[in-house]
Order: sequence, then C-alpha cells, then structure tokens
Amino acid sequence: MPKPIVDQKGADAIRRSLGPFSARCHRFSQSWNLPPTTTSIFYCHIIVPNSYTSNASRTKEPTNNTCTYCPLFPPLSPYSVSPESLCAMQLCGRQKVVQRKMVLLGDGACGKTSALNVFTRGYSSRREPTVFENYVHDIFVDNIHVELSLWDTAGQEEFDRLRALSYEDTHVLMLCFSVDSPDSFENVSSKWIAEINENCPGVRVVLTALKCDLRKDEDMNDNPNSISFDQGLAKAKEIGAVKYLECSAVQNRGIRESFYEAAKVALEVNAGGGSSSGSQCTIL
Ligand SMILES: Nc1nc2c(ncn2[C@@H]2O[C@H](COP(=O)(O)OP(=O)(O)OP(=O)(O)O)[C@@H](O)[C@H]2O)c(=O)[nH]1
Repeated sequence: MPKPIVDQKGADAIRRSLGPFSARCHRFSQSWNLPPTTTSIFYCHIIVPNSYTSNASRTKEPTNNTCTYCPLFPPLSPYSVSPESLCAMQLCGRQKVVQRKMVLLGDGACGKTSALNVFTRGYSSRREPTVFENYVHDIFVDNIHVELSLWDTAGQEEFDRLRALSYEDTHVLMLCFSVDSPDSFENVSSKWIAEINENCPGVRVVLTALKCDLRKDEDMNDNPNSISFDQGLAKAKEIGAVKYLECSAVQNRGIRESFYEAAKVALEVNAGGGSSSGSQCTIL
C-alpha cells in the first residue's frame, strides 16, 4: 500500500528529486487515518521515465507513464502537475479550497473538447460532437487550491438553447476559435459576444486560439489562410477580452498554460459575485 505524503520534508524531497520526472497525485480524504487538523491529503505517484529507486514517499512507476496503483486513470501529460503544485498539495490540508467555474464556448469542431481532454487527462481521443460535458479538476494556482469546474458546450446552432443553461454562476469564459477556420474566428465577434452579452454580460472573457499547429502544413509551410497571432490579439482587444491565449491540443502546446491563465482570471472574481474588474455570471 502506498504511503501518503504527510510532511514538508517528504514534499521537499520530492521537489528536489523531480527534475525531469513528473508526478500524479490523488486525494485520499477518507481512506487514511488523518490528523484532526488535516482535511485532505494527497498521495503522489512519481512517474519516472526509467528505473529509479525511491524512498518511502515516492513510488517507482513503469516506463509507460501508467500509474501502478490507479490503472483506471489514463496517463497524464508530463507537466500536468508541477513540482510547485505538488508541494502546495502537500499543504492543502490546511488550505481553503476555492471553487471556480469556467465555460468553454466557440464554434462546433473548433477543438474545445480536445483542449479540455488534453488538459484534464493528458490526451484526446476521437469522439462525437459534444452536447454537454462537465468536469471538475483540481489545480493549484499561485499556491491556491482551485477546484475548477470545466463546462464544455456544444458549438452548433441547434444547441443554442441548451448551451444557454451552462452560463449560470460562471467566473470566466474561455471563448475559442480555430486558427484554420476563418468562420470560427469571425463568429467570435458576430455570434459569441452577442450570446455572452445576452446570457452573462460582464463575465470576463479569455479569447483562446486553438489548433495552432495548423498554421503550418505537413511540409512546414505557412498556411496563408490561417489566423495569425496579431489577428487574434486584435480580436481580443476588439471584444474586450482580458487575455489572449494560443494552444494546440494535438501538439500539447500551451494547453496547460491557457487553462492556468484562464483560472487566474476566474480567481480574480469574488465568490460572492463581485469582481475587481468583471463580474460573475448569474442567470436570474
Ligand atoms: N490539427 C489539430 N486538430 C485538432 C486539434 N484539436 C482538435 N482537433 C480536431 O478537430 C476536430 C474537432 O475537435 P473537438 O475537440 O471535437 O471540437 P469541439 O470544439 O469540442 O467540437 P463540438 O463538440 O462539436 O463543439 C477533431 O477531429 C479533432 O481531432 C488541434 O489542436 N490540432
């Protein structure tokens, strides 16, 4: 049976030893006999790329990045848990968990679900168009434990009414387009901003360019029809987005950063609905 990480020494040892390794952490709140002040604790599986002997608070893992103790969990991307987060997790028993809701929206097939899957699971497989999906993902942003509720919506017009139900209590909107789809880019201002203004005016928007790998074709030539960084940035300014982010699920580039940056924006919104420079979405 693996041992949980319970002391700072263990967490520090992990931080020092991580180097090129990655870690996977699972929360054990019920299954361990915890000190009274501890509300939750994490057991960390350190995923090692090759044979590696560990001490009590680390676990040797097979080379394929699949967890020995939780085979049902899919492999995670190498950087889905940073050493800093790991140490913060160690301390989280004493920290308040902050709950935030992020909604992804944008044209159908622009890549929302794939980005979400790569962020939460480390990979994305072929799938049917989304009708509605909802995940809760624990992350640490600036040492704050955030229970991030991620709402994936259907981009297609026939789901407009269903999608409207997703906006309640939203802290941040990740408005997406695909760089290989000028239509999805145009719809940012011609369709999506109107929908946002109608359903949750004032909620902070993060504009996110998806499928950025498609700016190049297979021969690494520039795709002349793709949306450039400058165009994306100009669009973000035009619609009043608080951030402009770019990523590719296929290459797993910028995915983690994009969700973390969006989560940071969500954190700036007060739980009660007030915000320093935006507001929480509430459907009345
Ligand atoms: N080249 C490339 N293709 C991608 C990327 N992300 C997603 N795709 C592909 O784009 C297609 C649509 O991706 P989805 O993630 O289902 O798009 P979606 O926005 O969730 O679509 P809806 O559920 O219909 O709203 C799939 O065939 C994906 O394989 C990417 O980063 N690069």
